[in-house]
Amino acid sequence: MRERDTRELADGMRKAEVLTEALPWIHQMNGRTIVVKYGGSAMEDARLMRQVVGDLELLKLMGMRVVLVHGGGKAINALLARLGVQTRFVDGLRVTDDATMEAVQEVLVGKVNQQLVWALNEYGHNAVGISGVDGKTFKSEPVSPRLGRVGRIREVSPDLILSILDDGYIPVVASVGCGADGFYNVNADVAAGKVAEALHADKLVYLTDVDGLYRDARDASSLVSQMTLAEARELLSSGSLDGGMVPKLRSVVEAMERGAREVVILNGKTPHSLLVEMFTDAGIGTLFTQA
Ligand SMILES: Nc1ncnc2c1ncn2[C@@H]1O[C@H](COP(=O)(O)OP(=O)(O)O)[C@@H](O)[C@H]1O
Ligand SMILES: CC(=O)N[C@@H](CCC(=O)OP(=O)(O)O)C(=O)O
Repeated sequence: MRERDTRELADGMRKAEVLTEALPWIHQMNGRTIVVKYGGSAMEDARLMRQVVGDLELLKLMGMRVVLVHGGGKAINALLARLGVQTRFVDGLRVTDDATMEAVQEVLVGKVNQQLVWALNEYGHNAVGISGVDGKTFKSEPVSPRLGRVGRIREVSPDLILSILDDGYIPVVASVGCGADGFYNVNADVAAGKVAEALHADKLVYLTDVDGLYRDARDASSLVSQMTLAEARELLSSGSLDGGMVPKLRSVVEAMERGAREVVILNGKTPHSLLVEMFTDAGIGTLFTQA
């Protein structure tokens, strides 16, 4: 016997309304490719991480081809501190000697990647974890001798990611690359931009721990809701940015220069920011546009 009560019925009606309202957006999403870069800064809280993963799962179930590229800078810092290894950054990039490279691999490939895959699988969807080493996805080379094993991606081979997508899985990609002489530490923002370019993604989203790009990093009221490529270039060359926003904005600019249509920086700590971005015209965070 199916027991009915008015509260449950009202709840059902509300869900039906929400789903019906979302229909136009769901239509647009079907078959589109979204690359989401999930930064270590927004991954600290396990409950929030599950929410982000749940949002990705929903987008997937709505027909999107979802690719997750992740960082884990904070977790790398924590391991290096435990090991007593000093670490320093130049323009937001971690100077990487051999010992640091080992720690980067241990954290990104061995830990964070598997945590994300596990969390996605808990939601019922099958995710496949890879790094840029698998299938030679990120063919890399050194950025500069003074940065050690920091790599730039010479070429993305998208075949492995594409075949994972075609098989109905969510690829979860750790930002480690490989070259003729071994492994490279690739900044995850840079990796996400390159993956989006190689896949001709419809949308590239950076989930971080701030609401978007601030004109003044110390002033939360200076959040920029929309910025053109020309303005982003100008801000980048002004030298007024610091920390992790430098590689982030640099990869936004590069992705836009190579034809990316929609690039957004969102707060991964704001509950369901990804869904709010996808299901509203005004969006949330900072949207970068060609003009
Ligand atoms: N103009 C700016 N707007 C927003 N964030 C900025 C800006 N300049 C520097 N930042 C810093 O960039 C950080 C985000 O980059 P990062 O720590 O590398 O995050 P993620 O792990 O998500 O890549 C913010 O927490 C903030 O401290
Ligand atoms: C070269 C370089 O800086 N690599 C990064 C890779 C991880 C990363 O990018 O993590 P987030 O996205 O959390 O910052 C690092 O070593 O921290």
